[in-house]
Amino acid sequence: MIKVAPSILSADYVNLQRDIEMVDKGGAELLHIDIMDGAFVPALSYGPGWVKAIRPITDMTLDVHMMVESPERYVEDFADAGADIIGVHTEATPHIHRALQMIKNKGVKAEVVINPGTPVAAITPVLYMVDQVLVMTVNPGFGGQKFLPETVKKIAELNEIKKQQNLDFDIEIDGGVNDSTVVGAYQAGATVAVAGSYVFDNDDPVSRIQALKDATK
Ligand SMILES: O=C(CO)[C@H](O)[C@H](O)COP(=O)(O)O
Ligand SMILES: [Fe+2]
Repeated sequence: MIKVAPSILSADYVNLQRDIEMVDKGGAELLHIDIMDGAFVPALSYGPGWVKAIRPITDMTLDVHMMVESPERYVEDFADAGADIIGVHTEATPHIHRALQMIKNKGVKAEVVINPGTPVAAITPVLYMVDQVLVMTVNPGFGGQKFLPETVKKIAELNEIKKQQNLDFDIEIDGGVNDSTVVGAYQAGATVAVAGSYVFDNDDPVSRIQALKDATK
């Protein structure tokens, strides 16, 4: 059964605490927080202050996805704010190893992220040091996009490397995830599913969390 990480990008910001408590009680293991800098991706979202505000209201794992140029400028701020996992894109820095080291040095779980156009080979040198790999299943920047099926073979490739090298990391998918797209990704080795619009653009977000779990029993 896959672990579910609702993305607050699609939550109701005016009633954010209500939405967070609802998905927490509804069985989600992680809460996905998308940080967008207006440079690596066009949109702007929020910063460490949001993570700090959310930290006391939930015990869910706070899964921070940094869509930020040169993320090493800010990883310590997100760690101090209470993030449990910090994800950095390999496309966003020439210093991915340093950025991951900085996260680990703060005692936070480190995640490397790859865009749909980036091969798994680009991150094999750092796989030994990560707790989670995020395979983007859409191009980053917006919620509500369509799942790109060609990304599934990268999940399988990553899962093969994980087994062969006896590594221990979660494989997360993000973008266009619903109860049908999650199935192939789960069979290929994904262990964590981010879902924004599928969960929150619905009258009953809890039933959507359950549907992702039922689809991957
Ligand atoms: O990183 C992201 C977009 O870049 C997101 O996590 C986004 O919220 C996913 O949304 P959806 O489930 O609606 O596709
Ligand atoms: Fe995300």
